[in-house]
Amino acid sequence: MENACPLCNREYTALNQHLRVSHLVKNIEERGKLVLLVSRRLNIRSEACPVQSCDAQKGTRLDRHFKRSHTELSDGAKTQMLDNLKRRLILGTLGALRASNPSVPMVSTLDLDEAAGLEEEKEVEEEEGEEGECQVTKLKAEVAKLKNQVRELNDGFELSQAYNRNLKRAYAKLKRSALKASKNSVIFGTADVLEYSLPQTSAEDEGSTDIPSGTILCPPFPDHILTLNTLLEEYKELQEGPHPDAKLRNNVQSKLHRIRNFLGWMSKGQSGLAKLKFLNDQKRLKGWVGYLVDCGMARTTSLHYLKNVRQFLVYVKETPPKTLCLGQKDLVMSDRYLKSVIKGWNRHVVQHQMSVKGRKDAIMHTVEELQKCRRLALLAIPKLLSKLEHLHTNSSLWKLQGYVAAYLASLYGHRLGVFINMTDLEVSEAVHGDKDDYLLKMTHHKTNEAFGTAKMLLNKEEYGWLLKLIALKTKCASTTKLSRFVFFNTTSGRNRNLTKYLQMVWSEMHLRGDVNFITLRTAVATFARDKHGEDSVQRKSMARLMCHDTAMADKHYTMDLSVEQARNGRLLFEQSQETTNSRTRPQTEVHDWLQRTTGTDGTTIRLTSSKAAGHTFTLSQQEDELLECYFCHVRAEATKRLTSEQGRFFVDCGANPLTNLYADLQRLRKKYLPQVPGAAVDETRRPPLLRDALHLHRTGQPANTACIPGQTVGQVFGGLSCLSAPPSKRLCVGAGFTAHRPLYRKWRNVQLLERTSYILRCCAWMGRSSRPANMQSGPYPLYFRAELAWASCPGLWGEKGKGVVATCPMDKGDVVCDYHGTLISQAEGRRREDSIYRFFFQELCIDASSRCDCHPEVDTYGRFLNHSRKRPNLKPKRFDLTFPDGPRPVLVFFAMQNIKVGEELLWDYGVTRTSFGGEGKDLAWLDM
Ligand SMILES: C[S@@+](CC[C@H](N)C(=O)[O-])C[C@H]1O[C@@H](n2cnc3c(N)ncnc32)[C@H](O)[C@@H]1O
Repeated sequence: MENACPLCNREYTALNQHLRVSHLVKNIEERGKLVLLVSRRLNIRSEACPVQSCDAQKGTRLDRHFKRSHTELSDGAKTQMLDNLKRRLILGTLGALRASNPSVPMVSTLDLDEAAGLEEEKEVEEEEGEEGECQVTKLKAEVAKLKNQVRELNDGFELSQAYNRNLKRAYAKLKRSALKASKNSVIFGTADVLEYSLPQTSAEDEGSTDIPSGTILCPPFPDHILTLNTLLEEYKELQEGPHPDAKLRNNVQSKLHRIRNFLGWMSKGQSGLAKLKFLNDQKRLKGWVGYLVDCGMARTTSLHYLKNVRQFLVYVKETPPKTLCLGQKDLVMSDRYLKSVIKGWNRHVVQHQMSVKGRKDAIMHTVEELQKCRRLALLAIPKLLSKLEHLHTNSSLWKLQGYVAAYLASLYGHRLGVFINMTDLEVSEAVHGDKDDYLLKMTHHKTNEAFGTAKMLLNKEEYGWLLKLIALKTKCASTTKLSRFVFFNTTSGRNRNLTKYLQMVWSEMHLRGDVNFITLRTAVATFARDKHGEDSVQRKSMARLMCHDTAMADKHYTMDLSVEQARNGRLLFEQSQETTNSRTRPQTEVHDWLQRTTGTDGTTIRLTSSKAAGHTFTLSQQEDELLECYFCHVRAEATKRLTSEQGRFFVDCGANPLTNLYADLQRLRKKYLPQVPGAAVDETRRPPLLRDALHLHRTGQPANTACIPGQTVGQVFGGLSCLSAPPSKRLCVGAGFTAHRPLYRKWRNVQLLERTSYILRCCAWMGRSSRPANMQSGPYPLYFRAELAWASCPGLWGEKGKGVVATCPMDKGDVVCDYHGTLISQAEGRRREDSIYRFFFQELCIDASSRCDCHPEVDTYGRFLNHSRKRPNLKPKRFDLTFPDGPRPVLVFFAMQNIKVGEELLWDYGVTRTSFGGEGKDLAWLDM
């Protein structure tokens, strides 16, 4: 046996490792010499000739001498003699090593045995002379027999060692779960744990259910089979590739562990293991699968076992070892069986994952919690920083780090690694933006291979925290060497306990639930997906910042939906079954436009009208500019002359809503915007009117040819619908409409609407040009006279709540609207419940707490006007008007100055903080 171990005589490829692990040969020199004993790679050129009668001198080239001089010897005899010489020399060095009394004790005794053998031989030779030769042969046979026995005993010993190892592992695992159970106050007798013994693994009771949950105890892997060892070694190399990192090595290690378990199970009690025939034992294979179920292992884990084993079998099939005695067909059978089991188990795993997600969702942080976390951290961090500047305590330092990490993680959802590996250098190398913000790029984190650096954009204050934190290091360090990490500990390293400090401040803020960086990350990623949609550009750009693999997250979790997602889904179903009746199409409202959010990747509009609530769509920067231009110039002009509008964003010149926004938007995109995102726009492709509108929008100056005021949306954008003159067939087709007739019908409808609108306009009050006195002549009760939109977006005005913005330009002196409500006496007003919507004037009061009886379907604007003492642009004035049911006082708001589209309308409530004996002394906004 070429590679046979000199101690146990078994074959091994990794002999060195075998000597260390199985024979516990710890002395490196000893191991080296034992390996040499097998390889025989020893230089003997300068040794004396081993042939007894030869008188060749030491120092001559022994190899040449042997070849040339000893022609009386056969080649075999020569090799044998040289081998013996090498062996003797190596054993001699082993003896010398022993004599040097090495600090790591030696295990082998080959040199001693050899010496004893020689001694005996000598004695025998001396005592028995020539007759003794036959006796020596007998003894040799005896020695060989004994060696065989030793080998068998060794086998047994190794098997029980492997059993022992498995037992130890199982015992430790049980002990851990017992400890966990006792922590959870579940009564769990230790006897139950300790009395557990190895399961019987005979063929009959494979699949025994006595095994404790989650424990896998397979018969040991047949360590002594060279083929199996080599096979696994090669498989390992293949899996690890040329440059494995620690994580990959670990993964491969786990895979091999599972495969070894499997091979142990399959090979137990079988013979001819090197031929791998046991892999074809279908009964055993089924027993093993059953065993995975019965040992109570988690489905996901057992799926790993199945997949790893299947992959290994494929490997064996494709690159069979020389000794393999199995046909391809046999391996295909096993593979098919495993494939079908995996398929079935996948179903369980998906269900399991969904239930895990359900549980996670139930305890997931809410948006409000994340907001509260940042609000409170914002207050706590400056306090802690100034405290630490004066007096250093570790507890304040940890708290500070906890708050900073909580603040940043609740915003960006970065992993723990991003924070604890963030270095001073990375902070100092942050890119300074022109808005006084800083872009930080962190290199060392878990997914840097796939995503590159993890990024955070911080404002000046947040960036200042990090700088101050770094500056604190000199005060806090207990060693002279300073840590290079921003979240440092006191011994020049990184703060590995950051999660603990995050949890500490979390509970200090009285926030709900268990927190760690992953729970925050999950929450942030989920909100991003829910708010912007699964495939949205916004979500993708957020994921890039936080280095989040959305594909992986979706792969696991898209199967389950939140109520919100299901609602959106339902909407799609409903929409897909709608008729083409334009009334049922989603509408874009003016306040949707006002509340659009703009990010680096474009503008998102979220529709709020009941038909389309929650529906979002994204515009490019160019589209945003076009529509803003439309909003400020085209729409504003078109609606200025009208008495009311429905808050629709897209209207024609008669303020009649255009309802086919989606289709029109698509056509616009196709026709006037570059197909390749980011490419330059060919201005010449745009219709002249649109060019003029854009010119006006960009420069504030009308183009020479500009005739924007009074143009319809259709005319400006070229070939859209609802023109006030029937479009030509060429224009229709050019704009992407295939049929001419429907548009013509549409045009006729518009004419009808125009007529109605004209009649109403003539009878009613004409907003801008009217005088308040004209109001009384109109057949319609007064409610609002300017084109306004209110927005309920808290982000728009912060604490103010709702407010009103101008959606058409107004001139100084224009009537804007009235304060519409129920007129009551001042005394009655005071008696009524407290409400912020009461307007007291002289002896009267208008109560606008709820919608009025005359217009129950609309929110009139007067009551939503906010206060400004320093920069009001409206002023209320009382008029006594005569209505059909008699005279009545009315409060009318006038524009105090020219007002642009998009400006908030404000009036001075006439109250300061000191009014009414200082009742409003805490309301800072009263003086603003
Ligand atoms: C007539 S309401 C105005 C509409 C109100 N913002 C809403 O959402 O219903 C008056 C109330 O609005 C709030 N408010 C008005 N002007 C404000 C301002 N400049 N800053 C903060 N809050 C304001 C105050 O709470 C006030 O009592």
